[in-house]
Amino acid sequence: MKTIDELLTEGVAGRRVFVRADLNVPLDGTTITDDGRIRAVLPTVAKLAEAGARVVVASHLGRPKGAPDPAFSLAPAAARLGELLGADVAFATDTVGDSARSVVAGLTDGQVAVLENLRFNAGETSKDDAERGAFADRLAELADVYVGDGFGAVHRKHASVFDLPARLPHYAGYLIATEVGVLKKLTTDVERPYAVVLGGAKVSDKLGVIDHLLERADRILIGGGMAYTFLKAQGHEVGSSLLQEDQIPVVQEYLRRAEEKGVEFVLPVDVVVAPAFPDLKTKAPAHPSTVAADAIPAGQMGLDNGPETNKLYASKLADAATVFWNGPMGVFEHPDFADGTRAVAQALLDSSAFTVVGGGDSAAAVRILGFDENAFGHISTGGGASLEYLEGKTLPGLAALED
Ligand SMILES: Nc1ncnc2c1ncn2[C@@H]1O[C@H](COP(=O)(O)OP(=O)(O)O)[C@@H](O)[C@H]1O
Ligand SMILES: O=C(OP(=O)(O)O)[C@H](O)COP(=O)(O)O
Repeated sequence: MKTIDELLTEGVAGRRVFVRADLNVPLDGTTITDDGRIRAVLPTVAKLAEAGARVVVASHLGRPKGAPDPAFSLAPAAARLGELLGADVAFATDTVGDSARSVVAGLTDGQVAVLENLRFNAGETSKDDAERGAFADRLAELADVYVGDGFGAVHRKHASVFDLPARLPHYAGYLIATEVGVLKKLTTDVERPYAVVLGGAKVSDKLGVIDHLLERADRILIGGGMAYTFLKAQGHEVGSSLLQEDQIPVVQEYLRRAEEKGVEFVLPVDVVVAPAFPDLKTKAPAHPSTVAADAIPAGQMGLDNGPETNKLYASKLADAATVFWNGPMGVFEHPDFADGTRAVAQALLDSSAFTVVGGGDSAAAVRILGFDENAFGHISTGGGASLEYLEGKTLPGLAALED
């Protein structure tokens, strides 16, 4: 894999450099609630700009449906990038249309532009190679060189991640190099006990990693939206909690194999429930109550780990030597459901383990809840990406950067 340093040695002055970043930041309306992913790509963007490149930054944000949707505009991220760089950043109101072409054509050496959300175009995420390729062809017209630095999206076989680098000379940015460097350590000699904490909401995306973890980890702690499919698999009712019904047999098989292999599965013993998903905008009181994990009433939704679970998880992390954590333990964005996530973060800080926290929301949660990000071993910008890396899968966005 060629790195950005090689590109800088070759010289970038006057060249249009496409930087595929992951600027998928959490938003409250148009306010960015955590800018970690923007700060993470700054070294790459700043270095290219300093060297006189015409930098074209592109990213997805959220999961719009292949058409423009103002709720998912990258305009706030572009503005924040400008503030952090201390420079004017141009913004194209489309991705490959008239605005993008004229903004890129108007760039001077050392200037930075951000394109509108890549996922406003159906070609970006299409499963059809030709449709993705056609979109990549249009992106390729905007640049001379490609730098991959959107680590959080390297597990996606998307046009800007996988097809575009095949069309341009391609290099890995600083963020990807750092992320891969740290995660590689977890795939070789991990210090034991090795505990993995899994939560969050992208349950179907992330369950598969357990198959691999059963061969690697000593303890697997399950929380957040992931816990309810496990509780249901054990025969408990979960009310209206997040549930991946079709995965129940798979989860039952995981639990069986864990027992056979002596891998400890730790599930919530109590959970915080409420009648409905909370309003994250108004943060209005959500009427939470704590119930035993095997007695979730009908019509109630599990939204956080309970206090007994928090104590149990802290005890299971206290003597770990290595911990990987992906996925918040609850809907931490609402104060009624943040304690489980806070408790796991605190437990990691209290242990002497080497700790890796991965995922857009997990990393944001740690910072939003007031923890010092530098106190953790590594905060990865990618949740799904880091899990798939740990699984040993070929990640399309890394494979595409190979020579
Ligand atoms: N019990 C739950 N029910 C629904 N959503 C949950 C639950 N617990 C956590 N979440 C949500 O999970 C989201 C993060 O999930 P995910 O995207 O998988 O994590 P990451 O971005 O760290 O990889 C958060 O927005 C949080 O509100
Ligand atoms: O937020 C992301 O992943 P993560 O939640 O697994 O950290 C990435 O930006 C990828 O987004 P996607 O899962 O919509 O492809």
